[in-house]
Amino acid sequence: MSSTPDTAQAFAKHAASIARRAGVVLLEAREDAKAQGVSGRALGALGDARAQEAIASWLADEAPGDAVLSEEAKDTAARLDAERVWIIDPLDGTREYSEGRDDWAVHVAVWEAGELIAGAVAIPGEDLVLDSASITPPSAAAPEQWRMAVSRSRPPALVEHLRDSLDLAVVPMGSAGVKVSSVIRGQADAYVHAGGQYEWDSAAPVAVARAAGLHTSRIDGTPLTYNRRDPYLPDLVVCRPELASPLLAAIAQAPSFGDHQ
Ligand SMILES: Nc1ncnc2c1ncn2[C@@H]1O[C@H](COP(=O)(O)O)[C@@H](OP(=O)(O)O)[C@H]1O
Ligand SMILES: [Mg+2]
Repeated sequence: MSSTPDTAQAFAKHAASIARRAGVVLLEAREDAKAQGVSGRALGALGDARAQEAIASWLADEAPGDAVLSEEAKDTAARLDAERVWIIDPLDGTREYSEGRDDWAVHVAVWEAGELIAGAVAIPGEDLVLDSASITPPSAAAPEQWRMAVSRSRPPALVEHLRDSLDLAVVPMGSAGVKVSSVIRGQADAYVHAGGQYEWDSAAPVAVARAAGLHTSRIDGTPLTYNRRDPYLPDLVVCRPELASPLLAAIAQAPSFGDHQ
């Protein structure tokens, strides 16, 4: 890694600032939309567009020369040769945002020379921003019955198998960033996803989770890597480190495990 701890810290703070500002834009957009009677998919599209526009203009001013990979912008090959890439999900949990819920997030990650070096996740509905420079591990020990955060709208086929084989409590919620944050915050002990996702869904949350000392990997235990030509990154596990071995072993026994590749 070419970046020093000091520069990684500075990028984490910059990522947090952008995520926080985008959260304000999104909360305002939702208020404007409410006043104008805009709801449902149109509200989600408005949020995606407003947050993307704001983040793109801030990055153009504040990080000129860096490449960007964003869910809401056209991808170009320029990022593949770039030294540094900002990996952005302007609104993760668009569905939940449009439903007036709080489980949605803004993801801002910084990738440099092969590695995620910094990341920030804003959860504006809770007035919360987590970043890789100031995060600490979950404080309390895991309860006897582990809690697994899963997608509330698209839970993977693995979930039933894991619930039964490990006697887990399943906690459905929206947004990959919110689910990873729930593990960091000690509200859940693991987050498992399979069946589809992209680099922007996990890059920033994974950067923060790693800084908090959590286990992060693909569901087959291999490393999550970023800024690949194809940003499709369909599955992941984020969990307390002591859960990683039993959880990965149980995932490998799931009838649907072979489907993930
Ligand atoms: N099977 C799938 N294929 C593609 N993307 C998926 C997916 N399941 C979840 N995602 C994406 O992962 C994010 C979190 O989803 P969920 O809340 O269901 O866990 C969402 O991002 P966006 O809201 O940015 O589109 C969602 O689109
Ligand atoms: Mg997303």
